[in-house]
Amino acid sequence: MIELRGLGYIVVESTNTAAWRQYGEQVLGMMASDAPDGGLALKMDERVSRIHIVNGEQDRYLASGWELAGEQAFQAAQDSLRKRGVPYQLADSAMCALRHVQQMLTVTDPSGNRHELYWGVKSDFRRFTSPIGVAGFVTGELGLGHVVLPAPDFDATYGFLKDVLGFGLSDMFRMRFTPDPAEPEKRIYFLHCANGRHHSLGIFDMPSASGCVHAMVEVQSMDEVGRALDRVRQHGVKMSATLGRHCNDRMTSFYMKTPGGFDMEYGHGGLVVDWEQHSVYEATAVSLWGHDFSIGFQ
Ligand SMILES: Cc1ccc(O)c(O)c1CC[C@@H]1C(=O)CC[C@]2(C)C(=O)CC[C@@H]12
Ligand SMILES: [Fe+2]
Repeated sequence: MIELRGLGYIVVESTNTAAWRQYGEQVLGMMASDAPDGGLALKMDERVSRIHIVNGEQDRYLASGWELAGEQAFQAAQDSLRKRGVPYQLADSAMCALRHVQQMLTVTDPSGNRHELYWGVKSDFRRFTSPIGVAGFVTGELGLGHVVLPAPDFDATYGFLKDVLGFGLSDMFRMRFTPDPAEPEKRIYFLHCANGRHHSLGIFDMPSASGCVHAMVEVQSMDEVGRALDRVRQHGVKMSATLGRHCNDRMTSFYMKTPGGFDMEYGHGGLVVDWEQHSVYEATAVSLWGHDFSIGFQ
């Protein structure tokens, strides 16, 4: 059995790291620094990098980095994958150095999303000092936030994430994009790791050219969300949804475009769930208020 502790990092491929540096610092409020491979590190907390930007031919999401407790858990994860006949690739020391971890392995889910499992992250414990004065992000044992990934092969992907990687189902959502009852419903399942964040991963049964629907980061106050909205306007960043509050994780957030071709959700006030007390439910609404996604199509 695999127990993932949380979303430790994400990896993004970029044709233009300068655009990511500008966006990361001036819009997100993170600390940017050069990575040894010529890429870019975006720092959100005491760790060296939570968002690894690597140089490449495309602008897209590359991988999600899932944290394991330690070396034993990493060994157990390998045993579990081997027993189930799930192919995985052990990262070499150069790759581990780039990810700032002791050991890492890669698996691909049935929809083609790449997941990296690792242990022993390196941290410089350098204080987070945002270049534009963002007080801080909510990370720690809750992980860096969440990602929603495309899962056109939905059932097989959910099965893989639940049975092989050990994610737990938090809740479910189904939607139609048009009022036409003949249109098949689209599902989003929200999945959690062994931490209190309501979801570290969501899967949406649609393909996505960028490899990711959105990533979410959480700031420590509502004013920081408001200030981010000010910066979005100031820098002319395109928004994908207005400010709103989600029913399921109670996050107050907005959505905007990134240079990676996927969206970023920027929020505050997410629930911390006690999974012993939680019962899975199906939500029939996205938000308590706000979150008008139609602005993303205008
Ligand atoms: C429904 C929901 C709950 C909690 C979240 O953190 C969250 O991101 C969502 C919305 C997910 C979803 C999306 O990301 C892509 C655009 C979607 C499909 C919509 O058009 C409505 C719900 C949106
Ligand atoms: Fe989200």
